[in-house]
Amino acid sequence: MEKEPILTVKDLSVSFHMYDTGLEQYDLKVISNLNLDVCPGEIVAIAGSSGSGKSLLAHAVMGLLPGNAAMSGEISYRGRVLSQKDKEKLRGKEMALVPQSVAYLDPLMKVEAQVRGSKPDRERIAAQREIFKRFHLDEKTEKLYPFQLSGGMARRVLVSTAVISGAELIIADEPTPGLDLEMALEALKVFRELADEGKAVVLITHDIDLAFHIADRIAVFYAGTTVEITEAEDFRKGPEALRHPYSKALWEALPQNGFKPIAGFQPYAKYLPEGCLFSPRCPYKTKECEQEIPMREVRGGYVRCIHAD
Ligand SMILES: Nc1ncnc2c1ncn2[C@@H]1O[C@H](COP(=O)(O)OP(=O)(O)OP(=O)(O)O)[C@@H](O)[C@H]1O
Ligand code: NI
Repeated sequence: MEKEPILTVKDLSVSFHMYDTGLEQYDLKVISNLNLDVCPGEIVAIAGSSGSGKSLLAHAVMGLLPGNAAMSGEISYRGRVLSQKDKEKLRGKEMALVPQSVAYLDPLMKVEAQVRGSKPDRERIAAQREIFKRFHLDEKTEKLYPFQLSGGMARRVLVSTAVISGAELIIADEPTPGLDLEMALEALKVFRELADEGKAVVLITHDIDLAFHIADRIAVFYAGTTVEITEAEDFRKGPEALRHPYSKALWEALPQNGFKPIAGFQPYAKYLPEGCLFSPRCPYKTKECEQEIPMREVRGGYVRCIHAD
């Protein structure tokens, strides 16, 4: 039997209403036609360079987009389309975010109150102490305020908060920067265990190497959309198993594969090319690439490229 996804994102677009110099206004489309689902028991890693829309997707799911953002498309939790109110209700309970910035910690609240939430029971306190031990945070940490934490400690506190929330869907937005290797690996181990317990984990990272060692599937983002969604296995195998020229280029750019950089830049949202967003950098570009390119199935994965086979 097919598992029902915990999270389903359908045709998501996000744009910002912007003011130019003078009175000119325009809409900046930063996420376009994005589809993604995450099932119980799996880690889906989202990989893509800076500005590709990874954090905005997380914020759209959690109902945390800023006021000048407009969203279209559907975000469903266990098959039910969520309204902004639903997201606020589920956030921190059914679905939890490990935010990208440690600035999300409330500066006026002691660590214990942030991590445990209001009115914690004994079980939750025990779970918090257990996870702190795993993250080498000693007992005194509970009584500290965020400004008394180092960057790495604050990061471990944020990961702990999501872990003990009991949420069924966890989105971790770059959870490892500032952690030493041992703690980074511990954090990833914790996410793996959550998935193995039947939760759905989205792991956002620009580190493709890290992504394919821990994840079950990988969604590659480029300029605000998915260009490939594939089993992590394909990234371990290499470029022949991958489908999109950008995924192949990411693989080639890994240090262990010779660090071959790819020429050009990801386009800025205000100046997106027609059709395929990768086409200005693509060696296979043809006239047909100027049309809108849908995701399609190729060799068991999904790719947004008409030339992939
Ligand atoms: N409040 C905002 N107003 C206007 N544009 C925004 C706003 N927030 C984000 N953007 C733009 O949306 C795009 C996607 O941003 P996002 O933060 O999702 O990228 P990201 O993939 O998470 O990058 P990083 O790896 O650097 O965290 C970027 O081009 C960014 O400049
Ligand atoms: Ni981000």
